[in-house]
Amino acid sequence: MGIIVQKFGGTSVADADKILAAARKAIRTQQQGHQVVMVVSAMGKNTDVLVDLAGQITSNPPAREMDMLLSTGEQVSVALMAMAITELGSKAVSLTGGQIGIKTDNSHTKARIQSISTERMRKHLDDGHIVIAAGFQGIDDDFNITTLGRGGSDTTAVALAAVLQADACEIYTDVDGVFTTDPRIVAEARKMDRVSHDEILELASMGAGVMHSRSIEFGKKFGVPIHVCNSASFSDEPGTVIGLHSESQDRPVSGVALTKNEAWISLADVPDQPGTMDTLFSKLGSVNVAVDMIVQNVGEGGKAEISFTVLESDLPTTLKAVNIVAKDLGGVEVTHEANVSKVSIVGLGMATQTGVADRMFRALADEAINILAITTSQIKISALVPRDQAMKALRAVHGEFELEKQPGDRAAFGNKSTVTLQPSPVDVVDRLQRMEDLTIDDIQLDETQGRVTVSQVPDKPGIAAEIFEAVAAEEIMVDMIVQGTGRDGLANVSFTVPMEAVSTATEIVRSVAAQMECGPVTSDPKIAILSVFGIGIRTHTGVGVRMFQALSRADINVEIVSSSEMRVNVVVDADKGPAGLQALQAAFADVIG
Ligand SMILES: Nc1ncnc2c1ncn2[C@@H]1O[C@H](COP(=O)(O)OP(=O)(O)O)[C@@H](O)[C@H]1O
Ligand SMILES: N[C@@H](CC(=O)OP(=O)(O)O)C(=O)O
Repeated sequence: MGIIVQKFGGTSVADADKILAAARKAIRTQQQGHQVVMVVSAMGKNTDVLVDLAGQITSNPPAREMDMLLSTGEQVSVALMAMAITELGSKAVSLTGGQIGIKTDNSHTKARIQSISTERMRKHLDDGHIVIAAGFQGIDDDFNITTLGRGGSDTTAVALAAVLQADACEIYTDVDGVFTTDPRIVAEARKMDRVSHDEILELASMGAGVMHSRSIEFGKKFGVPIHVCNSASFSDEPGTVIGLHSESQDRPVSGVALTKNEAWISLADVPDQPGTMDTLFSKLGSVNVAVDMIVQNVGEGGKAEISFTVLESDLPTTLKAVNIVAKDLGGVEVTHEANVSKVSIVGLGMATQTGVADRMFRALADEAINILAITTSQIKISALVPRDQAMKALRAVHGEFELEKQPGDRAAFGNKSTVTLQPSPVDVVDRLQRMEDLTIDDIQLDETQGRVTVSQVPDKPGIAAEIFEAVAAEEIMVDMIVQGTGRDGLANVSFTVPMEAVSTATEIVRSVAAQMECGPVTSDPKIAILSVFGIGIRTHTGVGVRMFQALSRADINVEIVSSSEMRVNVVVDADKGPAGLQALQAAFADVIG
């Protein structure tokens, strides 16, 4: 008999009627011949209410007590759900994270799962019970209650599905599935039939999105088939299947995401030498700040400019840490901008198609939206924009890629065998030992690219569009793009292209730069790109630090950096590539999967 895990989010258990409706769904699934594990979140906005209560007592609640408090929300829901199922005539048992044996580390409020025992759940399931698990919580080695971070019930659900080797993990929420963008913000957003793990990971970055990032990391690592569905719908059709494949092979862009509350920090006149990035990001890691877009551009006159974004709520802690580093380095000027948002386009298809970035930049330029920074990964392009223009930017980009329309080559729907990874049971048991540990899939050295940099780009809409339209017109494939705006309001835009295209790209861009009153265009006919990629790159904040540390110890200077959910790319001198690769392989030897 197969196991189905069904997760009901806060909005799907917000009142007694909804709890009863969820209970009926689980009973129906059981009656269809499955064993059912439900994972339930706190009712409605109860977790917010608890956070608010703590705030009325203290502005600095101890993290351990915060977990003790927040875990109560889920305890209410699981008990009520068990009562609902019993009332409807079936057998149910509710269990807290600790009772199940969800072991985590001791980092309160953002704990990571280390192991889950299945014994107790299996016994109850075999006795004919529906098991109702409290989402978002676990227990550390000293029996302290821990929580997994806001939105963490998705992670509980996918993790339980992984250890139980469930047939499916169904995520019931208040929308019909995963949409091309948040349907509450953009009315034209369209529900996707399927979406790949990598795409949704990029779409869900920094907490923006329908799923908790770490749940997708689990789904990918352990091959759990995930279906996102609407809890209010009576049909059994899965809303969106999250698996290996994208909805369409042809489309360059599958979805668009907005991270609304970001802040931008810029360090100017930073000594352009090995070790600087390491110092800065180690410091930020030590105060637990997750860094989002990192932009370091090629330095001039021995000085570089490093910029990055963090969630706005982390700005005070970040500035404090950055000012200490700036003082230690000497002569570094720190500026920041609080009211910014990040708009990202995501799609597996863009890795192999030219002319994607320029369409995004043109759509923004046509709405007179200024781009403050750009970073890219293989399947994502992010642009930082003023927050008051963020909604307009999101709609413009969604429209530009016609995401409201069904793709012509829509993939066959819901065929499970095409979405599951099917790892061997031995492999799963092996990997479950430390469930949420960082796994590096690979470290690569790309020696096929060269770099072009346009300096002193005026801070006004449309220039990035002009530059990349000109490059796309020659059908040159652009890989990394990095743009950051400095304290003088002028930006540097760097991008990489195949070596054989560097001179053509440089020439084209020189003429655009002259027309647009930019500064000099420089290029490097050969560079080395080092990439570390794998599962949990962003959520394990130490990856960047480890990388910068290893390169700095090998005396290798980092010229350009760009990072995403699954990858950190750095550009180094062409002749430093092999040494850099060796240094990184040694630094990550313990986590290469
Ligand atoms: N691309 C997207 N597709 C679907 N929903 C999205 C997307 N991006 C953001 N969302 C938002 O995610 C919400 C569901 O997540 P959440 O509020 O955490 O639900 P739950 O309480 O069920 O866990 C939706 O109501 C929607 O506004
Ligand atoms: N109740 C927790 C955990 C959770 O995942 O909730 P939801 O499934 O409603 O996003 C929170 O609000 O963060």
